[in-house]
Amino acid sequence: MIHIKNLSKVYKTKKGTVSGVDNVSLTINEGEIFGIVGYSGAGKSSLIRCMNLLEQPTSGEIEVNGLDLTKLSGEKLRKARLKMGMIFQHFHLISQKTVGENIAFALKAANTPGKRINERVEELLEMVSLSDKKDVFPAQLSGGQKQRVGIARALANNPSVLLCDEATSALDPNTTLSILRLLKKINREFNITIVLITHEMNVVKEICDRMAVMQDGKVVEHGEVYDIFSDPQTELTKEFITSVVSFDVPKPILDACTGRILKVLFRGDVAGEGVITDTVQQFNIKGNFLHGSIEYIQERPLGLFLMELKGTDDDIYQAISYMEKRGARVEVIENGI
Ligand SMILES: Nc1ncnc2c1ncn2[C@@H]1O[C@H](COP(=O)(O)OP(=O)(O)OP(=O)(O)O)[C@@H](O)[C@H]1O
Repeated sequence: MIHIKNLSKVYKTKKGTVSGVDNVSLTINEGEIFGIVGYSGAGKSSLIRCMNLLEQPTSGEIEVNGLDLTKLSGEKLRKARLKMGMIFQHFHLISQKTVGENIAFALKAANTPGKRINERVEELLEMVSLSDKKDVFPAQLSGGQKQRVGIARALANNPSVLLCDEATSALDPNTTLSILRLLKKINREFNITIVLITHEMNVVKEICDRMAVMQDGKVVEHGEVYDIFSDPQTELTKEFITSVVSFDVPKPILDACTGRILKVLFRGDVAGEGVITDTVQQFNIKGNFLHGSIEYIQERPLGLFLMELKGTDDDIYQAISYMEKRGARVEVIENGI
């Protein structure tokens, strides 16, 4: 469990002070995958780097497994940090060392007995499916393979927390997916809490249980990923979601619609299309599907439809009420009533 309480990070620069993190309080539960999203400059890196004291917070507390890291120093802080692995966008591997030596480096830093080091390196390489790459140098690896080495190194000392700083941002979509699947497997198999920062909502949708959205150093929204996708509260979050779940209907088609255009959203197991068909049958209206998709977020379906309804204001109002009673969330996005 990670408790962040009133955390702030202010940078001092020649031109004055810059706020990186502004009074953030968050709880990250044990064993969950927690995503932090935000645009460039929102404060994501500052926050994640404060979590293991790579950056010294200006004020506030970071409690990890019951210990306030900001109050630790010396050997106690070093030990606590060994229990927090970290991976980076640009991998940060030592280019003059082989893959095996890169991983062994982390084990030596934790005073692992020499005999155990070899054994553990083999175990870790197997875990990340790189057993055949032990003796090659990082330059001979693809980006995805380098990140796998980064993950093996971060897990070397059995951390309880893995911090991921834009871990997939330098990778292509397929490699990103394979790294995300590996992270999820590690999370589920070893119950390691994962905190990841990203500017890609797809990453969050793929593996996170809960998430926070940051802007100007502050957390503007946080909660279950499914809830945030199905009912975003801030304009910024809506913007992020649009990058993953969007109604891409060409404008000329929308312009040609003469009826009301509705955005209809179904959460969970509600069979959206069935409800819409029933509605069209029961009320004196005509319905025309413009777009429809079912997104799976944390294996739960989220049905999204864009449709045109034609009929009298009263009939359309009644149809909307009926759909809402059947569990839909309806928004009239043009010609609103
Ligand atoms: N070492 C530093 N010195 C001065 N200002 C900094 C430093 N690091 C970050 N900042 C400032 O803090 C704010 C938050 O930056 P941060 O890198 O944490 O954001 P971010 O969301 O991670 O962005 P990005 O995705 O571009 O890395 C920005 O205004 C940035 O300029």
